Amino acid sequence: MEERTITIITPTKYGKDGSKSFTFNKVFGPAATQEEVFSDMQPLIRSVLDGFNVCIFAYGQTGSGKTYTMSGPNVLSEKSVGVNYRALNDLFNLQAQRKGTINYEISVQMIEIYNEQKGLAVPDASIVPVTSTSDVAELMNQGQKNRVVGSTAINDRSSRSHSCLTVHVQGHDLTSGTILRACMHLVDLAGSERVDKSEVVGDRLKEALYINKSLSALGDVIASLAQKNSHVPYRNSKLTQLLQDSLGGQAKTLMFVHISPEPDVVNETISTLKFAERVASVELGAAKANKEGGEVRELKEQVRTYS
Ligand SMILES: Nc1ncnc2c1ncn2[C@@H]1O[C@H](COP(=O)(O)OP(=O)(O)OP(=O)(O)O)[C@@H](O)[C@H]1O
Repeated sequence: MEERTITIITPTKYGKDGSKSFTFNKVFGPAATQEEVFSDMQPLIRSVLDGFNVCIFAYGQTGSGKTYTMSGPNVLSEKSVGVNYRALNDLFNLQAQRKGTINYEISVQMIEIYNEQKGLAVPDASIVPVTSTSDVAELMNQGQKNRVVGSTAINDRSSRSHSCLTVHVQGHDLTSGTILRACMHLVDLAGSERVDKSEVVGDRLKEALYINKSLSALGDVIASLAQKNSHVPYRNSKLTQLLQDSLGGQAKTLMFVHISPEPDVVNETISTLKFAERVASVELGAAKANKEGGEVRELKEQVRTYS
């Protein structure tokens, strides 16, 4: 049977027997391999090529394994590479398989949000066309190096910023003339730990406030989608603005929630799982593919020409 429940044993107040259980779509143990984690989400990745917008997050406190899951500890080791690399590899394989029927163009963009400022992790190249995993590895390395440069100036910056790899796909169906466009955001969020404001000052406090603000904004967007509100507050943070097209009724969303086994951080772990439970309860409605038939496209082009 698939593991879907995780139980946290606490010495104090949560539940009568000092334990609290949370249920999700799937729970991975410490021994889960990168391959197992990826194979579970593979269908979601593939649906990008069918025109669905997709958003994948890694959420959790600093040091809980977000970067390990998304990028992997070593992009040069095939066994240990993370979701980002595997996802693109999969897209390239499908692109090759469908070559005779659909012509796909794939490009990527790396964005970092630090203190509510959005920057391009790869300078001078907002959206870069890619045709192979080695192109992607090179870009990721470049992006990673730029983040490291930042971390010498501001200690431990990587865990204080949201890092987003966006994959843009455009497909041209050679038989029907249909064009589809979709994007996938792969997001390594900033550490979610609540920082006690009395303990930090200066840059650290500023960072903590910005992170709290953007993660609460993310929670608020998800809550208002869940309540099917007519107004969804996407504009309350750079993060939700960036992800707007992939968070909502027409997109597919998956969140990885990372927790640490350390007893010292059990309160943080429970708050992480509570956030995750709130997110998991959201029914975002049926996703819709972004396809345009040849006729509609021609009409739109005419409108564009005349306007
Ligand atoms: N599943 C795992 N197997 C082996 N090592 C792991 C695993 N997950 C994380 N680690 C190791 O634990 C350490 C912290 O992980 P990682 O850097 O991914 O955390 P993080 O949540 O991204 O932290 P931050 O928010 O500070 O960036 C790293 O040394 C990483 O290699």
